[in-house]
Amino acid sequence: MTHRRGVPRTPPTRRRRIPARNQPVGTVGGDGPAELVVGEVTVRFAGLTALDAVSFTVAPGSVHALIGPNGAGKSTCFNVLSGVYRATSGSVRFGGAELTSLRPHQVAALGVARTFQNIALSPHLTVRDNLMLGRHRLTRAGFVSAGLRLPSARREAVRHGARVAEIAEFAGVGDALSIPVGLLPYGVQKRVELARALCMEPRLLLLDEPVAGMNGGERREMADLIESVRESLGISILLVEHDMGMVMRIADAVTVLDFGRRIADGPPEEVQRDPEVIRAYLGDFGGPSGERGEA
Ligand SMILES: Nc1ncnc2c1ncn2[C@@H]1O[C@H](COP(=O)(O)OP(=O)(O)OP(=O)(O)O)[C@@H](O)[C@H]1O
Repeated sequence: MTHRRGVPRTPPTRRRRIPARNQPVGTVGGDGPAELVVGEVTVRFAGLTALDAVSFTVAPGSVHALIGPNGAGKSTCFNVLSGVYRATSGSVRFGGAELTSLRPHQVAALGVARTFQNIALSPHLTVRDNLMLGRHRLTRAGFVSAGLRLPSARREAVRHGARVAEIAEFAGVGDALSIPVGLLPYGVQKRVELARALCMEPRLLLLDEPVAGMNGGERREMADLIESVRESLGISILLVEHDMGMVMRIADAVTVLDFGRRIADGPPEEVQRDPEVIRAYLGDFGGPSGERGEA
């Protein structure tokens, strides 16, 4: 198998396939992946400019990495995109909608799903129940009909359960559906978290440090899974990641922030040679060359 940029690649151990969407079970936010356009976004916190007129575009169906040294503004940017922070100025457009004035649940309703640096699953619930929570937004039956166990609510629950099993299989956690999440190894929990985001049937995934804290094998598995999400489902992915090996391997485009400013934007092979990027990283870990990462 040859990578699209010509780098030889090890074939994945298991080919992942999943139907892109299951229309009768419910979808969010319209059809297919859409462009995310971040325009001149500025965020100020009491005298500190965390983001300074930052612009970049995530192309539909691409993997786009947002990188930068500590304190560069990456999390602030994610928080603006997901509606947690309100931008001081600027715009964020996704598939024709302006996101900057929306609350997190409204952004999610447009098809933007997010994972967190620290796992945000319920450890005592099984994988299945955690994934079913991801489908909550798509559930049409109200509390009353579900509580009364009306046939329509039962049929809907069965359809959601089938889709959850399909997505769990795709994410490589199909064997763990009945296991409480807290009992699973860390790397598997991170894949469950990604599976839960997929259960929202998103058009855009925001992944916050998806391989942080993982060992080499777990990192490679997660990188394969992210590539499968793009290739099989065509979902756009924006990820913040410190593992430069992984970024250079899977990203189609990279935006680099430093002290809240965008200092580079483009294909990974160009960005990693950019003198300003190398300068920004020198104090951190000697440049985004990829040697440090393990993916
Ligand atoms: N809620 C807040 N209130 C005040 N300052 C904040 C807040 N959130 C972030 N900052 C500041 O904004 C700047 C950017 O922080 P941010 O967390 O976005 O950087 P980052 O690139 O995600 O860093 P890291 O890689 O360490 O997670 C930092 O100086 C940080 O201290």
